[in-house]
Amino acid sequence: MTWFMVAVVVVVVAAGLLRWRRPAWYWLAFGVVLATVRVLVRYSSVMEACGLTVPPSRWRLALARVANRPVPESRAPRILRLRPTRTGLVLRLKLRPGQDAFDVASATDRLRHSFGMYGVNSREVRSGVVEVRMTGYDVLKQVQMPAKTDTRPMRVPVALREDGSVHYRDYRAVPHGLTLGATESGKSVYQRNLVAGLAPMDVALVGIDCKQGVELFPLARRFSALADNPDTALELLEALVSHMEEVYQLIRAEQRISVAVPDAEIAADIWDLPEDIRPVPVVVLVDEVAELALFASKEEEKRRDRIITALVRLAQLGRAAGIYLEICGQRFGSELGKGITMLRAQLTGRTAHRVNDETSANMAFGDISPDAVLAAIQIPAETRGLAIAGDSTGGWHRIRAPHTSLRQAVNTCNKYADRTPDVPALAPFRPAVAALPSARVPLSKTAPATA
Ligand SMILES: Nc1ncnc2c1ncn2[C@@H]1O[C@H](COP(=O)(O)OP(=O)(O)OP(=O)(O)O)[C@@H](O)[C@H]1O
Repeated sequence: MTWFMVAVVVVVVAAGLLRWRRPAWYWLAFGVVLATVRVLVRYSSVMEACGLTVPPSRWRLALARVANRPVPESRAPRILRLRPTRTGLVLRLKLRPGQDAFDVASATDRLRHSFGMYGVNSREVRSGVVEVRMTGYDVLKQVQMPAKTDTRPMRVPVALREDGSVHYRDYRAVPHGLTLGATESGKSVYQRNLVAGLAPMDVALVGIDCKQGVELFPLARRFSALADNPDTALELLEALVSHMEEVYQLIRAEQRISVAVPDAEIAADIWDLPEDIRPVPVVVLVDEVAELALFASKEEEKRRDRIITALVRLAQLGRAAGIYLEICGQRFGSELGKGITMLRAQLTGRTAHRVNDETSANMAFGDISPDAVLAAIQIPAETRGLAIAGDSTGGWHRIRAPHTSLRQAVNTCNKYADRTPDVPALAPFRPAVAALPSARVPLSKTAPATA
């Protein structure tokens, strides 16, 4: 294997020497091959130096003694698979008896220095098998999403992780999400990527933008309902609750449970319903949620309580009815009043951009992972868009969404405007937009200024 790789390098170098002016992908491929060879050549010695070897077993020692051979060497984890990627390398290792995934995880920084890589991350694949991802450069400095991603219904490739893999927002696995971050930290760009990713899918988008609609209203053509103030937001949320109840009635009617129905055929959520009657899933995007929870008078307090109650009901019961919440804000804690922590507990997918204090980071990760809190505080102010994404299992990743301008997101929404479904319950909130010009809108800055 090693000699084959050396031969490949020799051929690549020779080709490079004959003609230095090569496209960028050539030098990228060259770097990856070089890194692969470096890792393979140094593998055993680095693993030993990093304390990732185990001494020879008793029977190997006995065998060597009987055969009068030298004492066998300590053994490193066996390489099951080596896969060069666009950003570096992925190794799959079979651990030796006595080793565990934590041994590898705690040695990642030593491995990074020893192999001369930019970053090394590890994760357990299954019992006894660990995947080690190595990146040759800072992939989050200038985010470039791979051309091919594993897109499935309700699963959006929204950002890149620091280990070079794609970060997906999978609504069916993690129905509701909370995105926090200080001002100018990159929340809107992240949300724009989500909308652009959802636009080509069969999904109804509902937006509540309390920044007077500046973020979501330009994307109106792909939205089935929009609200730009707390009063409309309340009506819209209550309409969504009624829609949810109707969907539950539909699921109930379709269950038709009798003793003869096998378990698998009993519908428990919209995805179990036949496609022809399945209601369209709804993603509700709320920008600057604190605006919905603040009040200055008795009247506003009543409105606030009704809004939070509707949000809590949607978060508790929405998943089976195909209603998913995506809540965005600068802070989201108990200081916003009653019901907020109850709502937060239902928002499993957590993403924190740069925050200014530990309390804000705690609002995202305090109840999930203390390490993630620390990582969120350490995000540098100059790297906008960098975020920590965690889930309820305690796992977290450093991610960054590609920089999508509002113009690009508007063009994507206009392109898929015909996919905007009509949800009867939300019809009164459908934004009124002028008809799209028949000519195709070019994906460039020269597109007309009207969204
Ligand atoms: N992923 C990214 N890559 C590069 N630049 C980014 C990224 N995300 C955000 N930025 C830059 O940071 C600036 C602020 O981003 P954004 O408007 O998303 O912040 P925000 O958190 O929504 O701020 P506010 O709460 O004040 O609206 C943007 O103008 C953009 O240039």
